[in-house]
Amino acid sequence: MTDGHLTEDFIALENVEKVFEVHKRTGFLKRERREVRAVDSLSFTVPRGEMVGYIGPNGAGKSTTIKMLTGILTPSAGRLRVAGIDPSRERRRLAHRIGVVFGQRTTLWWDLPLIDSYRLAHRMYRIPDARYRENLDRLVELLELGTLLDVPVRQLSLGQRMRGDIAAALLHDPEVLYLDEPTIGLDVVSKAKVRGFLRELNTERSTTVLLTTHDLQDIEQLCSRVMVIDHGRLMYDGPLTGLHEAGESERTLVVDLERELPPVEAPSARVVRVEGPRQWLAFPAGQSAAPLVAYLAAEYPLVDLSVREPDIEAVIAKMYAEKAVS
Ligand SMILES: Nc1ncnc2c1ncn2[C@@H]1O[C@H](COP(=O)(O)OP(=O)(O)OP(=O)(O)O)[C@@H](O)[C@H]1O
Repeated sequence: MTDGHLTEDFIALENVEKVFEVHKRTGFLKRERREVRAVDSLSFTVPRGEMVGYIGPNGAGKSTTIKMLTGILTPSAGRLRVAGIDPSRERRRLAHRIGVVFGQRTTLWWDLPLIDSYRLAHRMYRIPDARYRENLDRLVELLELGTLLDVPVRQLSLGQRMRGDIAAALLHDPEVLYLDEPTIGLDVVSKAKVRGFLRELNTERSTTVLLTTHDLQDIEQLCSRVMVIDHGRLMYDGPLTGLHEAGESERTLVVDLERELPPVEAPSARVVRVEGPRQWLAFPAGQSAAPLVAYLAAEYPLVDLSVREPDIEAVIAKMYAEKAVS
């Protein structure tokens, strides 16, 4: 059975909608029925092997999309295919080809040693023994899990648990991985480990990755393409640089000076806040911080500095403001 052009791409959505019916109490015995359109005429395709960022403000419809892609939810309208499969009709068949990681929830068995969750996955997915051992060895090495396998999951740090969850999602060699906030709450070192691993997974095994995150650096470091969804609709689909341009987003350079000074002056940056010897300078997100840092270091008594990325909400808010003006 073919689905025309829908089978050409690994993930394909065509005018997908999801409407939830919610009941609100409006009086003692009165309830009002209301419809929430969580996903609205959503169409996009993702070719095999691409790593795509899927971002949007809270309540935009990201989780609903992922739930439809895994078959947990059935679309109210439209057509949706993953690897040529209709997820809600053939959820179990699809489960063998996809992996899912939810940053805020674990699929691991809380009270059992980490390895026990992997043994369960081995049986659940009916992974052939040799392949299971090979994949386990590789994932344990790449995700540095060797010393953690016998530790009960509840004793793992957040970063360790996340690496454990990612390994669990990949033991059966899925062709596509859905990641929902995989770096949330992680420290800088753990974030770097997770990102490094994902990059490798995508380049070496051509795993297709759909990444939901509030951390723009996840996108910047991993995805060549980003899709922005809001109110269930696709607002932007393209490279991250284009998103910055569309929203004219800015990064912030925080500088600590030796002493209190009037607002510093630097090309293509403006001071947006001063607090004692600390000053905040906004500069275009698409521009490298290096020349600005070099200029300030030459002209001012610098003690310390750091760069802050714009958050996704701010970028999207600016994008709307631009659209409203144009
Ligand atoms: N089971 C449900 N019943 C009713 N409404 C729902 C249900 N699931 C989601 N919604 C609503 O659908 C909309 C989209 O929710 P969704 O969880 O997909 O957003 P999200 O982009 O994942 O948000 P977040 O970043 O906060 O996780 C929201 O208005 C939400 O309240």
